[in-house]
Formats: sequence, structure tokens, C-alpha cells
Amino acid sequence: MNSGSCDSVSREETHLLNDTLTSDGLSVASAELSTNFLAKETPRKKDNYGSFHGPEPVVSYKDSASIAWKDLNMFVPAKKPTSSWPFKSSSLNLKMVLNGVSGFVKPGTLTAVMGSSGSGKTSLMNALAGRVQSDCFVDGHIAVNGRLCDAKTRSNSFGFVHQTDMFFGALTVREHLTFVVDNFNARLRVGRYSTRGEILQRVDHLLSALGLRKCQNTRIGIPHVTTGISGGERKRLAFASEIVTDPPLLFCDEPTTGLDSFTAWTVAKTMREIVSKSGKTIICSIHQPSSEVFDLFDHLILLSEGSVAFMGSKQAALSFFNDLGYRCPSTFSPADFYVHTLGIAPGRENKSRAVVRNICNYFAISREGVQIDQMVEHEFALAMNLESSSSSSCSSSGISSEFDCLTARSKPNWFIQFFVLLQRSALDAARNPGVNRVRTFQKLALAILVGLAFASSISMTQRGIQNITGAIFAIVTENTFPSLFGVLGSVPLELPLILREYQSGMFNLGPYYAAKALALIPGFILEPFLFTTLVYFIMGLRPGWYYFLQVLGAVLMTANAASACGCLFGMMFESVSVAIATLLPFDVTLMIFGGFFLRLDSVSPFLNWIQYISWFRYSTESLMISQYRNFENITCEPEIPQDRCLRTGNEVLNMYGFDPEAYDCDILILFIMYCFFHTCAYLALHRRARHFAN
Ligand SMILES: Nc1ncnc2c1ncn2[C@@H]1O[C@H](COP(=O)(O)OP(=O)(O)OP(=O)(O)O)[C@@H](O)[C@H]1O
Repeated sequence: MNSGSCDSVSREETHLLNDTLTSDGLSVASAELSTNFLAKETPRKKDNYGSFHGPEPVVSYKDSASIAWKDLNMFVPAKKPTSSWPFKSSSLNLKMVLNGVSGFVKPGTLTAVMGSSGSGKTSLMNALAGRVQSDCFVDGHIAVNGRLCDAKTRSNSFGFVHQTDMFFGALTVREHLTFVVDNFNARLRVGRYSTRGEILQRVDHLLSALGLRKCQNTRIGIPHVTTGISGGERKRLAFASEIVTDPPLLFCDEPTTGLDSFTAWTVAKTMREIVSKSGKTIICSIHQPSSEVFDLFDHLILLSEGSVAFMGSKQAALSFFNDLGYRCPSTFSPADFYVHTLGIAPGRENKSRAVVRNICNYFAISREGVQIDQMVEHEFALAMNLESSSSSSCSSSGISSEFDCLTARSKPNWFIQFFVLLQRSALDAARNPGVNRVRTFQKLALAILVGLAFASSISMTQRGIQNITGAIFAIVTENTFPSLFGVLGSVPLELPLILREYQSGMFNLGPYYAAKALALIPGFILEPFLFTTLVYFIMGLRPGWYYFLQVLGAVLMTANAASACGCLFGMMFESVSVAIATLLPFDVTLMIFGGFFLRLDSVSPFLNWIQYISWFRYSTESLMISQYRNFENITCEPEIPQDRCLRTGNEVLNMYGFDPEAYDCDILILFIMYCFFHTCAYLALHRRARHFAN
């Protein structure tokens, strides 16, 4: 019997466990309850190392997990390849950043990973959490709760608080947490919280538990760009976002870096409380902890040059270094002392490396080192046993019952994910500087200015033809470039957060992209509508609602096709500046082939095809048709030779090489372009996501 799988833990039982969430928002009792509950299924014993094992130890803890890793190597590209398409270069030059490390972390412990900068702390945590970039290679074995566990299951099941926190700055703290809970709910086949009230209650619990209630309605903000919550509150919000899913194991990458000593202590205290109350396992890399912060940790992993220099309890660490002759001076904090001792001093690299090698070698044969090796061997012997007996790895039988369902069996509900993501995208788009009140005001002011500039010169005369064409050019460009660059400027900034969320299994790319594209539409209806309406009537373009609506329809399609093109370039490039540098020549070429500057039927066949991929052409043609099609009696001024006069609108269209009957076709092609750009953008996003993670 595989009592850890979804098959054996019924939904009612899972809900029973979930319902034990305590009022402070953390699953204080659920660890005990789940262990008791599972113990009924499979009798369990504690082994010499304090880990639970039994005759059939495939049952996982719901709220806590042990993790063991063996001979873990990690290689990174020695020279980072140029990652922006199309300049990607391949490099086989690899650098080893983790050097055959092995280790074991017990469930329900708070472990500090320490070492000097570049010692491999983040690399180790990324490798354990299954969040390694696609250009890095990890080799070795990882077992969770005595079962081999693949990277995808680990990344979907474990929480990871990143060194640099990222949020949608336009959302408030409460809105962000509601999104996370909603999203988590959407990922389960049957939501954990069945009513809106339960979801809001969960958010309330988290806000209270992490001391975020006083800033719950404050926008999170973007550091150095917009004001928002403080650094400590951001860190606590990052915790809240991760523990909302009750992960059995949480990785925190330098959560206290950049915080003052008191805030750093409150963050560390929060971790301590999570471990003590809910029995979670937390592995946390940390730089220069104060003595108070250091005291909160149970265990230490010391790294240097990608190797383990020590692993064990804090007390054992002191005597280990003492035995080796490295005595911590009474004026030194032990944490600082370890990092100093294991650091590679500039100018004395060889000597420092010899010291580190010596310490690492000594650790391997020390009592702590041997004990860790035994635990690792034990975990893997167990895992191998299970592998051969029941082909049970944690990807098939789960780290915890709920995560089983999440990662192995449940198909996320596309529409629920879509609606949850749409809410967030819509909120962000509505509050984004790209479509905010300032932008709208700017647009109105510009419309009045452009409208007045053309107001007295629009007429159906020979001279008026040039002015009407100029007005159409102004309308097309003013609805193209802001749409294009507005989106282009925001997508690369948002993408790292999206890719991080995607990598952690929060959602699929399909619902995300559909929600993103849909959320953009209202902004690209409102702005062109305001601009076009004002300009049309101030300029006094062709009278009649029919012609106005034709112009409006064409402008709306143009703005949305341009925004879709902005999405494509934003998804293709990591940096805004590279995206802009690539887009500009592309855009100018399309504009030249738009029909304003060139008679399109006079272009050489070699370049003629460009007009067919230029949305400027379709946009210009449709607007010109709206103004000139079937217009009779264009006035011919006396000073202009009669034989050079254009008498009808169709003659004007003919002069520019436009087809008077092509309006519907132009709109259809603009729509196809909109779909085409979005499809390509979605594929580009997929490619980026593949590059981002294994
Ligand atoms: N994706 C990568 N590409 C190239 N080099 C990498 C990559 N990831 C890590 N490295 C290199 O691996 C080494 C270890 O990096 P890691 O980030 O794990 O160190 P760290 O101990 O967390 O450092 P810090 O405390 O400064 O964050 C460093 O020399 C780093 O430059």
C-alpha cells in the first residue's frame, strides 16, 4: 500500500487536515495531525538520526520534509552566452560551482547555509529546490522523505523566497495575497477553499500572522520607482506568498540582506516561528547574521568554493573548528568567524584554498561528517529500495498528499487560472503608468493640439488633400508608437516575475498570456477612442457617423496590432534597450512602406513584399478610404492647372495606390496581424520559459 499517494489519502481526509489551519494562519496543528493521521495508516519509528522510518515508509509528512542529497555537482557556463535572440552563442566552457556535495536536513529544522560570497549557497539551494537555469547542469541524487525526487516535483512543491523579491508593484498587499490564495485554489482540481469567504479568511490569517495588517491596503510599490511598503514588509510578504501553499520545505535565499538588524531579526524570528509552530523545514542562506539572528537557527551548512566545510549543529561547529585549531575569539560572532576562516583572501588565494581544502577534508572524516554520510546513505538505500520495489518516486507518490494532486495527477483548470490571472493583469494594467490618468490626460492634450493644428486646413480641395493625408499620418502614428513602446517598455520588466512564478508551478503560460493579452485591450480601446474622437471633430474630417466609425474601427485595430507587436518584441528580448534598438529599424521600415512616403506600386519587386507586412499600410489605406471613397467634386482651385486636379476621392486613392474597396480586407488583415503577433509572442514566451528553467 502506498499510503502517501493521492489514491490512499481521500479528499475528505485531505480537507480534514486542511481544516485544522489555526487562527494565526499557520498550520500549527496540522503537522501533528497529519503525522498522527498518517501514522494510523503506517506505523512509524524514529531512527538513530531522528528521522521517521518504518516498514513501509512511503508515507510523507504533510507539513514537513527531510531532504538528502548525494554527490551533487553543478556546472554553470564559464562565460555567460549572449542570451538575447538572435545573438545566442553556445558555450561548452563550464565551471563547477558545486563539487560533489552531500548532505541531509531533518524535517522541522531551521538550517542556515553560510559561506563567503560566491561559495555556492544560492547554487546549492537552487539545485535542491529544482530551480536551475537551463544553461546550468546538475548531476547527483536528491531524495525527499526517503524517495528520489525529480526537479519538477521539487520546484512545484517547495517554496522559495528569492534573494530579490519581485511583485506587481501596482497591487496592494491584500490584493497580492488574495491573488496567491486564489491562484493556489485554482491549481487544485477541487479548490481547497470552496467559498470566497474562506479565501478572504485565509488572507486575513496570513496578514495577521506575518504582521502585515497595517499595510494591507498599501500598494507594494517598485523600489526606487514608486513608493510602497518597506523592505522588511516586502520580505514578510514574500514569506506569506510562499507559505500560503503550506509547502513542506521552504528555501529562503538571503532573506535578511539589506535589512537593518531589527528588521533582519523579525524576519528570522518569523522563520523560527514557522518552523516551531508548523514543523516546516526551512533552509536559508544568510550573510553576516547578528548573534541574535544566528541564535535562531538549529543547524549550519558551511560552504566554501562549492564544497561542504561543515554541516551539523551550531554547538558542534564551534568544537569542530576548535579541534582544527581555529578558535573563535570572544569578540567575534561565530557566524562571522566561520565565514572569515573559509573565505578566499585576495592576494593569498593559494594559502586560503589550502586552508579550506584542509577543513573540508577534515570534515569528511569528522564525527559530524561521518554521521551525515550515514544519514545520506540511509536515505538513499531507502529510496533505492522503494524504487526497485514499487517504482515509487516522489513524482508519482508525492511529497505530501496535496502536492501529489497538484503535481502528478491534477490538470490545472485553464479557465479558473485564466480568470484569476486576468484579475491581476487587469488591476495592474488599470494602475500601470502606461494607461494611467497622466497618460490619458497627455493623450487628450495631444489630441487637442493636433486637432487645432489641422483644424483650419482640412477641406475637400486640391490643397486640402495633402492636409488630410497629413492628419491621417498623425492619427496613425499617434496610435501606433505609444501602443507599441508602452507595451514594449513594460513586458520585459514584468517577465522575470512571471517566469519565476511559472517555474514554481503557479500557473501555465497559456492562461497567463491569454489574460495578459485580454487585459491590455481596454486600455487600447479607451486611449485611441478618446484621441480619435477629439481629433476627428476638432479637425472637421469627413462629416457623417459612418465615416467616423470607419476611422475609429481602423484606429482601434491599429493600436491593438501595434500593442501585440510590442508584446512580441518584449517577449523576445530580456532587455528593454535591446528590444527598442531592434524594433526601431523594423518599425521605420514598415512606416516607409505604409503608403505615405512611397507610391506602393512603384516599389521594386525585390522590396515590394514589405508593404504586405506593414500595418501602417493597412491602417493608412483604411483611413484614406473612409475619407475619400466615392467622394465626388473635390474643388479645384483656379491657380492649379485643371489637368492636374483630382476631381473625385477615388482618383485620390488611386494616386496613392490604394484600392477603394479594400476597407473590410484591411481591417481583417489588421486583425490577423494582431492574432499573428500575439501567437508569436506566446511562442517567444515559451522559448524564454524553456531557457529560464530545465
Ligand atoms: N547561472 C550562472 N552562470 C554563471 N555563473 C554562475 C551562475 N550561477 C552561479 N554562478 C557562479 O557560481 C558561483 C557560486 O554562485 P552562488 O550564487 O551560488 O554563490 P553565493 O554563495 O550564493 O554568493 P552570494 O552570497 O554572493 O549570493 C559564483 O562564482 C557565481 O558567479
